Amino acid sequence: MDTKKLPHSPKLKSVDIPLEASKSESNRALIINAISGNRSVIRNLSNARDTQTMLRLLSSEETTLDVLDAGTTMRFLTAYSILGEQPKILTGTERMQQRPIHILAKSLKQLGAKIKYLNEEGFPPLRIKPLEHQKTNRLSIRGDVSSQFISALLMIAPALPQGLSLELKGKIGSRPYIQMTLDMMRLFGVQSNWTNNTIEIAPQSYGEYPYMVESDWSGASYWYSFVALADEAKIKLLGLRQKSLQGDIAIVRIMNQLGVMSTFEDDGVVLEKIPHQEELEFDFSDCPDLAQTVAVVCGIKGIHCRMTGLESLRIKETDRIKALKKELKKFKIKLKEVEEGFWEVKSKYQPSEEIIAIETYDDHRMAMAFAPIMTRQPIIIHNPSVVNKSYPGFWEHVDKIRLEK
Ligand SMILES: O=C(O)C1=C[C@@H](OP(=O)(O)O)[C@@H](O)[C@H](O)C1
Ligand SMILES: C=C(OP(=O)(O)O)C(=O)O
Repeated sequence: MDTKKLPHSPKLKSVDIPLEASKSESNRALIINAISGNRSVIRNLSNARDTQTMLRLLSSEETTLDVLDAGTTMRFLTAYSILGEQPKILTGTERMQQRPIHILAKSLKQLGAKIKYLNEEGFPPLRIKPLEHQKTNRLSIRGDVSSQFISALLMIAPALPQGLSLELKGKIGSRPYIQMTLDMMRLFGVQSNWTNNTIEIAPQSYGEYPYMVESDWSGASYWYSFVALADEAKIKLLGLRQKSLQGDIAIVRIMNQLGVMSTFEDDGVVLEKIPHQEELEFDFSDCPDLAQTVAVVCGIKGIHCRMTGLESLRIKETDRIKALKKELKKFKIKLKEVEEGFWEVKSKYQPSEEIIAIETYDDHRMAMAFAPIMTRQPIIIHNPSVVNKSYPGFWEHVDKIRLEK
């Protein structure tokens, strides 16, 4: 089996990390640009497999498009396909075929699109026919399953003959990703109005604007973990800005409590060690992709951690709650639901020289969230190439900071 051995490395080299660009920004920029007829130049596009897949499929003449395991690519292309001229079949990995799409497909059908499930009702693969006649411009959609459904509808809205008025019902998860969508639409010349629970977008055109993708704050979070857990570390992350469109910039605030200070400079942010707090309570509804990073750091440092807003973790690349529980247990760390929706990380972790092997469950974030434990003891990561989904250069960067004991 393919594995990555990470020897115990308590002290890290002081280096600059040229982070990967954000796949969330990249995939939005690609869809928006495709709708505009590719008029804009997008700089610093991500090398993430999810983005490279989006790029390839947007210019594909094939009927069947395989998104592999990319959630945004699946959801954004599903909505985009109703604007096309040819019917498309969208499919993906076995796991993608278990990730829901019903709420988005139902909304597109209400608009007048013809969509057929080819396998299981509510899940990919699906066949989508171009929209012939828009039946309504008022939709109401649940906000608690995936914000990607909402972002997908918003990005196609200005190209719909009657525009769109989208009411968000109930709790809204991953809200900053919806805001990122609207902010990027504005940067490409499209106006929207979000009042209370309704987002209104009139028919209009995306213009020609240059766009520079920022480095990925979700990918940055693993370097915060390295600094939080190492005995000695000072790392500079390149290409991050203090004013970001990405909600995962929340890692700055979280890690300030877990022992990492951030100093912003013109070309990035410098991470340095500071004392940490003994407890953390955090709601991950706005930034679900940071949950694994934080659970591992708290467990290894013995910080008592109370987590909420983890509901969406079960329908991501894997059931992340189940995967976290299993792998944390190997380090004598417990992740437990103490009341409905309230999770606690409790730890009896003691560093040792025992080599522990970590399963990654086809989830890039399992590999990257657990890698920083190498600062406390030797570990082995199974299927390390899983990181290619969002951060293909991750292991090269890990090798760059490693200083043998
Ligand atoms: O819109 C996006 O770019 C994303 C939204 C989030 O998904 P959900 O809205 O499904 O929580 C996040 O977990 C994912 O990594 C990227
Ligand atoms: C959940 C993620 O991605 P997606 O939903 O786009 O597959 C992720 O990158 O953590």
